[in-house]
Parts: sequence; structure tokens; C-alpha cells
Amino acid sequence: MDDLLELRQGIDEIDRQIVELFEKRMEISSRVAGYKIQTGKKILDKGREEEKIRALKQMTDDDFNRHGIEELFKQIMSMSRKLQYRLLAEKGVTGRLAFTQVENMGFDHARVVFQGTDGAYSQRAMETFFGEGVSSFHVDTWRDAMVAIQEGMADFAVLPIENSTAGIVSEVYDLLVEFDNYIVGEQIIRIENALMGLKGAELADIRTVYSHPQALMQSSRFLAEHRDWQIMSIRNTAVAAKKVVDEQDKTQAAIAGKHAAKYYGLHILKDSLNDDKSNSTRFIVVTNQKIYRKEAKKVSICFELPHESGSLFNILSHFIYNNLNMTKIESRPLEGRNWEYRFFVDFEGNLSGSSEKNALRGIAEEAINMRILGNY
Ligand SMILES: C=C(O[C@@H]1C=C(C(=O)O)C=C[C@H]1O)C(=O)O
Repeated sequence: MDDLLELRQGIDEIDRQIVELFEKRMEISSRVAGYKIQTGKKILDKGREEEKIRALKQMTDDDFNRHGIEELFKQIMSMSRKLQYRLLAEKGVTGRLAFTQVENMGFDHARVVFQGTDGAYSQRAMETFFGEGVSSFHVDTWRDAMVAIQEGMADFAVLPIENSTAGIVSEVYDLLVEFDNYIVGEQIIRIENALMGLKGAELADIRTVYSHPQALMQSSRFLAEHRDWQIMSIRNTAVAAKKVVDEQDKTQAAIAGKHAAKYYGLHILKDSLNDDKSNSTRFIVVTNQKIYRKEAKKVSICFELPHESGSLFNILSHFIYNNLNMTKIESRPLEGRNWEYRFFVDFEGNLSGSSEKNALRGIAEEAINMRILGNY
């Protein structure tokens, strides 16, 4: 029988040689980086990597090892690229980050746009973020809000991006890709939906309920107890409340925030409708400039990937290698390209940090259409 200690000594000796060779290889790789900096060549050379993997796999007759060699060298070349991105960032070749750090965002004298109408949750989020006295106006759709800041009619827009129960607001994600607007802040608001009707109306009078689809979804258990009601989707909870007031029909009710009941003088028929009592919505504050604050601690990016095995793993390895904490990942279908996706990733960090620059440099080169959506 083999002696375990002896076998392990054999492994230790081989590992020592692997480390020595790895370091030699990385040293050459750093010189390749120098060459690429001088000649403006891209770090990733896919053709060369594919050719290398093919040639290395041919060096063995063992099927099991052939797979192992492929995995091993993919990792080694990925490390070699990451070293090169780091050297590039150190030389100040950071690509088109083009974001400017600012001392003051001008939140104090801002003009802000939100979607919906008075009493909307977006208005609540805006007042919590900017203060009650903020100068503001409202528009009908999220797209209108994006247009208003793009054209400079407003300095900032407040848009819902994610609800703790219903998930992401996919249209706002898509608008972030479509417009050259950037996230500069976020605000989380507790969602406390209530059923509200006209003064004097009772629960037994209600025949029709209006609300936003998300609020309807969040109140699904309560609504299941009233199957005879007609449920009508409307674009905003506060618009639903306003409709009930405007139409003065005792059989109509709205599901909206309690602040909307107060605003429109409606009577609360049933409180705490949410299936999940901790229900909250995260709003983003968006502007038309590529700016971020020194204290900003979250970066949002998006990118597309080729439909190849391991491509997402490869991109995410940039976060691991640079010790960055990823806090969220989402995907949205790409228009006109069935079953291909755009990924949205949030990670903790500030655009001035070197780890952040290294990771972004690598992702920008290895993914398709990488965009920084903001640092806040
Ligand atoms: C070292 C290079 O840069 C990258 C890393 C490679 C490697 O480590 O073998 C191969 C191709 C490039 O993607 C190079 O271009 O040769």
C-alpha cells in the first residue's frame, strides 16, 4: 500500500512547480499587457484562447483529463486577463467610464418629476428623499418622466424599480437601457395599501375596485375573499383614488396608500391589505448626467452576453476576483432575440475605487454593450 505522507509529498512538490510556473506565466502576461497598452490592442483575444484550449486538449489521451485541462486553462487565462486589466487601470487606461464625482448633487434646489398624480407612492418617495417642500410636477407615464429629465424640464425623476413582494418593475429597467439617464439615489418606502371609498360607503356597497396591477397583486388574498367584485387595473394607485372621488359612485373603491385617502378625503373601508406586512418599494432617483457622489456605495450596471455556456460565470468572476460584493442580479429578454438576455447587476462600491475600475474594465471588454447605470 502507498504511504499517504509520501504521496502528499509528491503532490506538494508538483504544486510548488505549478506555482512557480504560474508566476512565470503571469509575468509574461504582464509584459503582454505592456505591449497592448502601447499598441492599443484589446486584452481579450478570443481566437488565441480558443486555439490554445484546442491545442492543450490534444496533448492528452485521457478523456477525463482533457476536460480538466480545459477548465484549468480557462481559469488560468481568465486570471491572466484580470492581471492585464489591473495593469491597464493602474496606467490610467480605464476606458469610457466618463462619470464625474461631484460634491453636491443639487438636491436642495431641485425640480423633480414623478409619475402618477398627487397622493401617489412616488410622491411619498420623492418627499421622503428631497423633503416635503420640493418643487415638483407629475406626468402620466414612466416614459414621460424619463423624457422630462432627458430634455431638462426636470432635474431629477423618481421611479419605482422593485417591490419586495411583486419583484422588479420591468418597464423601468427597460427605460434605463433606452435613455441616457443615470441613477443618483434611492429611497425605500413601506407600502401600506388600504381599500378606500366615498364617505358613507360601506364594504357591502362595493362592486368595483380600481388599483395598479402591483397593488392588486399585493392584496390578492383579501381580493380572493370578494370574488363578486369587479377588479379594474389602472395606471397608478393615486389615480384610482382620484377616480373614486371624481365619479362620486358609492359602489366604487380604490386600493391605494393611506396618504392618498387623506389627500382625496376618502374613507378607509379596510386597512392593511398587503399579503406581506413588510411590503416595501424601492424607488430610484434619476438624472441626465453621468455623476456620482464621493459617498456613493452601490453601482448598477447592465450588459448582454453571447448565448454560450459559461459566459455569465466568466463575467461574474470579475466581481469575485476583485473582492466586490454583488447584491442583485436580474435578467430581461432582448428585444427581437428570443431566449437571449440582458443582465442587470448591482454591486457594492464606488466608481473611484481601483477594484471597481478593474472589474468594470474587464466586464466592458468581455460582455456586450456594458453600461454603467449609476453609482449612488
Ligand atoms: C496573454 C494574452 O492575453 C489574453 C490572455 C491569454 C493567455 O493568458 O494565454 C490569451 C489571450 C488573451 O485573451 C495574449 O494576448 O497573449
